[in-house]
Amino acid sequence: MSDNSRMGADDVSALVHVAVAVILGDDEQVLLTQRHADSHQGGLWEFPGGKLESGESLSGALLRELREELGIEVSAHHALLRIEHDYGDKRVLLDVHCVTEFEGEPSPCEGQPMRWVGVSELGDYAFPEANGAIVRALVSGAR
Ligand SMILES: Nc1nc2c([nH]c(=O)n2[C@H]2C[C@H](O)[C@@H](COP(=O)(O)OP(=O)(O)OP(=O)(O)O)O2)c(=O)[nH]1
Ligand SMILES: [Mg+2]
Repeated sequence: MSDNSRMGADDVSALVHVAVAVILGDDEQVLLTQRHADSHQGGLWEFPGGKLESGESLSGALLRELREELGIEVSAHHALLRIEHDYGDKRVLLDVHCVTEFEGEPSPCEGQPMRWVGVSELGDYAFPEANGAIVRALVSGAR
């Protein structure tokens, strides 16, 4: 019993490293997907991506997550920004990269709602709190 509560405390303090992709499309559009209702920050819109697996590089995780979630093969990406955020129940480190080249047509492989959205329309979408910095960077022209 006490072991379980200790494990719980450790989980809260661990920093979860996440590869996040701003996929740049035509006409200043970026690709958004909606988080599953039952997940952490459920129902909110996000940039595709996910947690690094043990021993995996950031780039490895980025390519794997976009292959799994969208069925695309990323061939060029670069760092945009890095955000550390504490949600209270979870601390995350978002390593945000812009994806500039990929093969294939993105499709929602996990049944998640997906849409291309103009950078100037990002304000119309509800994102997890940590994403505020990403949206501000994009709106101010960072790519
Ligand atoms: N992918 C993504 N995650 C985000 C964004 N903003 C944000 O706070 N997060 C947080 C939510 C989650 O706590 C964490 C991502 O974890 P996740 O559980 O969705 O990762 P995953 O895709 O590997 O999912 P799973 O296989 O474990 O189901 O990062 C974002 O824009 N994109
Ligand atoms: Mg994910």
